[in-house]
Amino acid sequence: MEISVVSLFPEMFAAVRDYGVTGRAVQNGLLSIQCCNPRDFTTDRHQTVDDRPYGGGPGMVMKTEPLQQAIAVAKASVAPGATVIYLSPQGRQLTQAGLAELAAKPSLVLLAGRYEGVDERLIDSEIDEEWSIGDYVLSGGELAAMVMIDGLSRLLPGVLGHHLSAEQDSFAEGLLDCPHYTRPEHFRGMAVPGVLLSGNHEAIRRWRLKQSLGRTWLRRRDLLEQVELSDEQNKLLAEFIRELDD
Ligand SMILES: NC[C@H]1CCC[C@@H](CNc2ccc(C(N)=O)cn2)C1
Repeated sequence: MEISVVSLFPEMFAAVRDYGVTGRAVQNGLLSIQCCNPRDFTTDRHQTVDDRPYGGGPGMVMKTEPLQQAIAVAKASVAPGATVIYLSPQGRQLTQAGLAELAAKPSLVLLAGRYEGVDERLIDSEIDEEWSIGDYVLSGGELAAMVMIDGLSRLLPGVLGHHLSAEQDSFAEGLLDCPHYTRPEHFRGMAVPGVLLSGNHEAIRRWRLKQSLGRTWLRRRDLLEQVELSDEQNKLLAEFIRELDD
């Protein structure tokens, strides 16, 4: 997947380009992240990247000329037909399903806004999709863009080894993740659930699924209402709920 980001702070993207799962995806050529800085397209001595809002009021708006040139270069630096995305609280709420849609695209241009935002006419003429990572306002779109990059990278073929995909499975099934344990076997007076030491992989699979179902039922009933449960899942959830009263 090719991603080109338009941002006034391109150095921030080292956080996804140079570390962890996403950093390895870049090294393995499964993901490319390029940055385009509107400041590089200014022509005045002060390299002005913001401009005053028509209608007055507090704050500034991103200056249109440098921004539109940066978007043009960003589009030209990835495979043609890139989807141009703007991150803002006004966008479509990002979910795991939304990430799956985005991961299927050949290339993306992500516009990370600053100040009070971008001229609406630039949004109307350049932006294909507006996305939000949640109902809150950040100082810029960069962190939202990195959340999107991280989440969709995990869905690219070859990025996650089999050992990490387990977590993927639970949320991909619309459930919360099960509890995890590692050494020592006894920690602060608490033991590891016996089934996990049994070596019985089928019993372990069922226990983990039961825990995911139970947790989702307890903490995110709204998610559970969106999931079509199998007979096995319904049985395990009923068992979990019965055992709550024990
Ligand atoms: N009107 C404020 C707005 C103007 C345009 C630039 C954004 C940058 N900040 C963001 C971006 C995205 C999100 C999110 N939830 O995805 C939150 N915050 C702020």
